[in-house]
Amino acid sequence: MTTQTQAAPEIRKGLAGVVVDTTAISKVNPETNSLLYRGYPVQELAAGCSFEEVAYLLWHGELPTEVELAAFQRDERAQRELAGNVRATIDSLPKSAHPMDVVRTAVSVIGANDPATADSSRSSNLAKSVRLFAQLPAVVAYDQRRRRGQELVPAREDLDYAENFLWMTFGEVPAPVVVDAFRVSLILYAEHSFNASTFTARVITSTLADLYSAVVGAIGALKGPLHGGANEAVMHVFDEIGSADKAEAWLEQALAEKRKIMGFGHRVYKNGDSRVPSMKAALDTLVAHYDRPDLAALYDNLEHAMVSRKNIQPNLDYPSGPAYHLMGFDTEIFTPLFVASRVTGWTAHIMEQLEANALIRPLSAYNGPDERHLA
Ligand SMILES: CC(=O)SCCNC(=O)CCNC(=O)[C@H](O)C(C)(C)COP(=O)(O)OP(=O)(O)OC[C@H]1O[C@@H](n2cnc3c(N)ncnc32)[C@H](O)[C@@H]1OP(=O)(O)O
Ligand SMILES: O=C([O-])CC(=O)C(=O)O
Repeated sequence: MTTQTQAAPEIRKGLAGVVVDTTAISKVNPETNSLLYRGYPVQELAAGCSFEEVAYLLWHGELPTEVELAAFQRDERAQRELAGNVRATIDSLPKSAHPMDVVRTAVSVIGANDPATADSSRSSNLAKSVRLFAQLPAVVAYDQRRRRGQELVPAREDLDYAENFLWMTFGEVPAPVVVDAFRVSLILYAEHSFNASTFTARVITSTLADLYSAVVGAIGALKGPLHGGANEAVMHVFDEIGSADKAEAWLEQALAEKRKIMGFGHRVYKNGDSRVPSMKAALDTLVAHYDRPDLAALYDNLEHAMVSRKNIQPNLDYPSGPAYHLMGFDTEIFTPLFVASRVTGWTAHIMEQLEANALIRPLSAYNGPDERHLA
């Protein structure tokens, strides 16, 4: 009798380094520290495109012609207002609820309102993607306003996406330098291959559940501080530190307590996040505009201390957090801003998943008790 020994299965915790599928939407290359959306370097898109053009590129694979862009903008601008029951649902939620819970709930209601929810054809999913893209600014802006005891500001069809988002949040269109920094952040946040929230959306889609369900799940995955929640967490860190001269001592103490430093490190990039230089440049323009060298000094000191102490570089959330703070957003609204941007990438991936679907269902290695029986 021969004994068969089976090799223990290789377990890759967190799916680190595992390639699970192909995608034509974006390419993250840590060796060259580059990020391409449909082949275009993200820095070029951030320098020269509107957020609407980038959304169109992610969904369609090509930048829009003038005629295509005009049609898309008409469609998007006509859908910016919230349905009565979406607004009423937001009103019914306590202000103690995190804004990410509000966005997640609002997307559920938008989905429940849609008679075509179950239609997963590409044309229907594209229409749903544009609807979510158009309405998320209203959800996020209204949530910040109601928390401040302010009235809803109606959308303006004469403004582009970034201008209108700021208009609905603050009741005014800020200086062009602020609008531009906001536009850049939206473009940089839009897409990043198989990150945790996008993968969540693809897992949900792989069961043939509808697009709204996949987006709701993705919002849940983005909320965590190891992923999108880090932009909010960075601002809490800045508040905790207080001033630039305290950054180094604060870091020593935090590392001694084995804390993860929010806004630093990345699963894929180990030598720096490709998007940080563009976002840092946008932050610098805001620092100059609002005359806040104190904030810039705190930023620089913490980064310098973290790099010299651990050689761990900042990720996109590090410059985005203080940038959103300077723009006037409340700290807990930062991750919903990420949702409004990333919904473009999520929905592009949902459509791509459906084009060549396979149920996503990995295996596990059981390490519980051996078989046993009652009594
Ligand atoms: C837009 C985005 O979602 S970008 C990511 C946003 N998230 C954050 O900023 C949260 C803080 N960062 C982190 O927690 C991590 O860097 C992650 C989750 C992003 C990536 O984690 P992983 O790829 O799993 O890296 P991993 O945890 O293996 O880190 C390797 C080592 O660096 C350390 N490390 C990594 N990031 C950090 C950090 N931010 N603070 C302190 N130590 C860190 C780990 O503790 C680990 O040390 P060890 O080998 O002594 O145990
Ligand atoms: O790619 C990741 O793991 C996280 C990230 O930077 C993103 O989603 O933008």
